[in-house]
Amino acid sequence: MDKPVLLTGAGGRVGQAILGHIGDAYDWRLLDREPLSDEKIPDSVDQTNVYVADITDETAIRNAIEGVGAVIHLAGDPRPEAPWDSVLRNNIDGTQNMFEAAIDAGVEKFAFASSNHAVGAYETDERTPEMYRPHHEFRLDGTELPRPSNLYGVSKATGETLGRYYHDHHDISVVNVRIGNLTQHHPPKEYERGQAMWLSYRDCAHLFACCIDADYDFEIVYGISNNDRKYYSIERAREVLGYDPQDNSAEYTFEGEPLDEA
Ligand SMILES: NC(=O)C1=CN([C@@H]2O[C@H](COP(=O)(O)OP(=O)(O)OC[C@H]3O[C@@H](n4cnc5c(N)ncnc54)[C@H](O)[C@@H]3O)[C@@H](O)[C@H]2O)C=CC1
Ligand SMILES: O=C1O[C@H](COP(=O)(O)O)[C@@H](O)[C@H](O)[C@H]1O
Repeated sequence: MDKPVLLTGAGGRVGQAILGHIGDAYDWRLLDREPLSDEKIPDSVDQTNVYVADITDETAIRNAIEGVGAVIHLAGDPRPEAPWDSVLRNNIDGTQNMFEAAIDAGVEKFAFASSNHAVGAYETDERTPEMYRPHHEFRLDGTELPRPSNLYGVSKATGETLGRYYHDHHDISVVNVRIGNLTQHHPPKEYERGQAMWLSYRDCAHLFACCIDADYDFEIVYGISNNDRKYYSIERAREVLGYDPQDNSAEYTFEGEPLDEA
């Protein structure tokens, strides 16, 4: 990508995982509604490329997105228990605003931070907890319809559908990354579901780099590490994006200790 890349929600967990690993690899513009402290900004990014703005503020977004080639859109309310008024504003209105601005600015690629909670209701009482365990065959692969866990999941499924609409009508490349459970240093502790959908920081950064560099039309992929326990397929991310994850929650104890040190 020879144009700048706009990262919304840059100060959050996913944004910092990305910048911590590939902060020097792209010409970033960083946007967050909270000011970013110096340690959250890579040395290669100067203050003129840091925007304190709300994604529902059309004017502010248009300034930030001018001349950008790709958007990684993370900003939003990440809480599974978030109330409707918050997900409606931050996740749905905010995402629609980002797409409109992206189309007007001629952005080529748009990566949207979707969630496991867009499909959480596939985890039925009949399937759980067995589906979280190694060797269990059940897989979601991105071709299934959304089955949200909660209103937050509804907002993520809606963001994916906005991407479908803007791709079909405006020809922007869109990839929806259904992120699992991002944690730093080790998988979620004593949490089978979380270990099955673990996404390490370095795999997260690599996956979003693939979203910037690969060629695609409209995609839905799962964002997890190469876990032995898994019920999300990462084959589509491998095939279309060239995703090659390095981490695996099976290399840690259930309590989160690395096996080679346990
Ligand atoms: N952390 C995880 O494991 C997962 C995260 N995701 C998604 O990834 C995205 C990022 O999540 P996290 O980094 O964990 O959340 P976070 O809360 O750590 O970061 C979100 C960032 O977005 C900013 N933000 C929120 N609303 C905004 C608005 N209206 N305008 C501008 N900035 C705004 C916040 O200030 C914050 O810095 C979210 O969309 C979340 O739904 C999806 C699945 C799993
Ligand atoms: O979408 C998200 O999912 C992860 C995992 O969900 P959980 O219900 O197993 O905790 C969550 O940690 C994250 O905050 C959320 O944005």
